[in-house]
Amino acid sequence: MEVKGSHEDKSVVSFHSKDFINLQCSRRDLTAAGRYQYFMGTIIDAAEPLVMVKDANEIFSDNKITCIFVLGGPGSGKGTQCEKIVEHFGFTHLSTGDLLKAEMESNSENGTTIRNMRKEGKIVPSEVTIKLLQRAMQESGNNKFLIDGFPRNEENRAAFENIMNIQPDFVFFFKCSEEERKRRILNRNQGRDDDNIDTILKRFKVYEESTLPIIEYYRSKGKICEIDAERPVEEVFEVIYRQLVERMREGTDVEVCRKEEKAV
Ligand SMILES: Nc1ncnc2c1ncn2[C@@H]1O[C@H](COP(=O)(O)OP(=O)(O)O)[C@@H](O)[C@H]1O
Ligand SMILES: Nc1ccn([C@@H]2O[C@H](COP(=O)(O)OP(=O)(O)O)[C@@H](O)[C@H]2O)c(=O)n1
Repeated sequence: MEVKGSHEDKSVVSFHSKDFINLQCSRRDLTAAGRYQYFMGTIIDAAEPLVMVKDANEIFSDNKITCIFVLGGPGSGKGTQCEKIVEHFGFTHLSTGDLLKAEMESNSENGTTIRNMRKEGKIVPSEVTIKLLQRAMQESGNNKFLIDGFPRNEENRAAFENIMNIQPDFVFFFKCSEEERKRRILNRNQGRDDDNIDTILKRFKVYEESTLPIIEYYRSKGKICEIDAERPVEEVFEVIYRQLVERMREGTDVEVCRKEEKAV
């Protein structure tokens, strides 16, 4: 299938399906028709099912570190969506909560500090968290990172920027009501030591007092990509997917494959 419009603002996309489809079109002409959407810096047929990128290298530059922070209240679905992003884009997902938990369980010298902080829902000092992040980033051999649950306060943010000298490309902010988040955490059933009502309420308070200002900081820098995380998992992911590809790739060729072929 080939669609052609005027060559103003031309984009090309190849769909990796049974047969390849090339679209060469004008963004204005096609989106005006209502059926087409601007997607991945290209025009796509909105009637087509959501397509999936095979590998992050097809979209994200290989030459620099790509760093996306994923923020949102406890229970907003950060871990759930990060897993899906990894599955489709090949990022390395680093959950700072998980890294700290593993460090606590390894009986390292910081174990007791982490255990006490987690119990109170408090934020572990940056030097501990950043060391874990640094190690995990080096060991990954990747240069595309989704950093989940970090930075959680001003100290985290400033320390990361100073020590790592990396700025996030942008920040996903998962917006979700406290009521829904509480319901999700109480149903999470992962045997987490901090998913009890006392600690949950403490975490919510720390989130409001310490993490929301960081979100506002990134908003003032134009780096926030706000996601309605109240919706069902697949709907949230669809929005994230579109945001990711749109933000990171503008007007270049991309090879993508259909969702159903991803399972092959
Ligand atoms: N969009 C959603 N709708 C309903 N439940 C969700 C949604 N996203 C995640 N969950 C569930 O809510 C719980 C918390 O999600 P999780 O990804 O662990 O959140 P976070 O990492 O932000 O604390 C998990 O049990 C997960 O399966
Ligand atoms: N950057 C971080 C992330 C987590 N943590 C600690 O780890 C706990 C669990 O964090 P998490 O990200 O796994 O879970 P949620 O609170 O997002 O559900 C937090 O309550 C903090 O005590 C931290 O101190 N610093």
